[in-house]
Amino acid sequence: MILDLDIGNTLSKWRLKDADSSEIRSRGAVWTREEWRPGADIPDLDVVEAVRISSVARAAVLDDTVKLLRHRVGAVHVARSTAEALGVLNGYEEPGKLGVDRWMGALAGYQLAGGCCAVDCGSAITVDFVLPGGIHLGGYILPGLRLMKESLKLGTRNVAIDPDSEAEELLEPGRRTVEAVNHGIYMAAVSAINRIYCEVCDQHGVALPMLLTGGDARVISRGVQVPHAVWPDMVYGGLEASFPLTLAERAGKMAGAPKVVKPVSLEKIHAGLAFSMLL
Ligand SMILES: Nc1ncnc2c1ncn2[C@@H]1O[C@H](COP(=O)(O)OP(=O)(O)O)[C@@H](O)[C@H]1O
Ligand SMILES: CC(C)(COP(=O)(O)O)[C@@H](O)C(=O)NCCC(=O)O
Ligand SMILES: [K+]
Repeated sequence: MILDLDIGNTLSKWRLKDADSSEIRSRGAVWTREEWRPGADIPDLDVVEAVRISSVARAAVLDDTVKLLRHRVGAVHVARSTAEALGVLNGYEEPGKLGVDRWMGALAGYQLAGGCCAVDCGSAITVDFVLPGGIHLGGYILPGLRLMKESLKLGTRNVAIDPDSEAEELLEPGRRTVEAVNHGIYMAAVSAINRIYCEVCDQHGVALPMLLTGGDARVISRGVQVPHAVWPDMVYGGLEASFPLTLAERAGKMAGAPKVVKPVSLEKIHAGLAFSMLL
């Protein structure tokens, strides 16, 4: 079995993949914390022959995780953001500073779709662009839905905001605080994604396919007008592409990859932007 780990700021996701059949056998998530508890947090390591890790948690969390795993598992592969990989040129001035989950998403997106816009809706929402030639332009980072909600709660005295109530695609003005907040942050997230996509595609003269991942991908997907596909396993896809272990992976296959959605025409993107500027 292969154990894939995607350690984010909020949740540490794991999945077990059969090295022979390439099937996903089980998956789970635990709150990201200081250390893993084998048994409770992660599956039985006796069946694991290799681990692949993408982590944006504090360095100490990764170090401890790797230490624990190296005792028990033969091969431990830790992903890093590099200046170049799999035909993609990292756009950051300091390539190592790009969040490795973003780098994994960019690599997976490029392998699947060629040039792409990769959106990761987790603790933060990140929007990254890779041009068809493999040039990663860099991206945008904004607070995720939960973070936006929680920051408002801190700043609003005596107002109960439920950070867990689900944002929906309800765009009318809220008539209760919770509703106004939920609709406000939802609008902030989806309009930023739509606008960023249109601006960058227009600027670079290319309509790119969009891919969405992360814990809030499904809810945000409902409000994103740009044609896109949801790919919950996009970060894992980057791990598969970076450290191919199975036959299917060596052939370039990534588990759970969606059908790439054809982008709208550049003319439409341009017209939409021109219209919004007129208002
Ligand atoms: N069952 C859940 N538990 C926690 N967060 C969830 C859950 N379902 C959706 N979410 C949302 O997903 C976000 C975490 O998504 P994820 O992509 O795992 O983030 P990260 O990679 O930053 O840890 C949370 O901020 C929350 O808004
Ligand atoms: C931007 C992020 C916090 C997103 O993390 P996530 O929401 O997936 O937990 C992470 O990719 C990160 O720590 N990046 C380093 C800074 C950067 O990418 O510029
Ligand atoms: K994210």
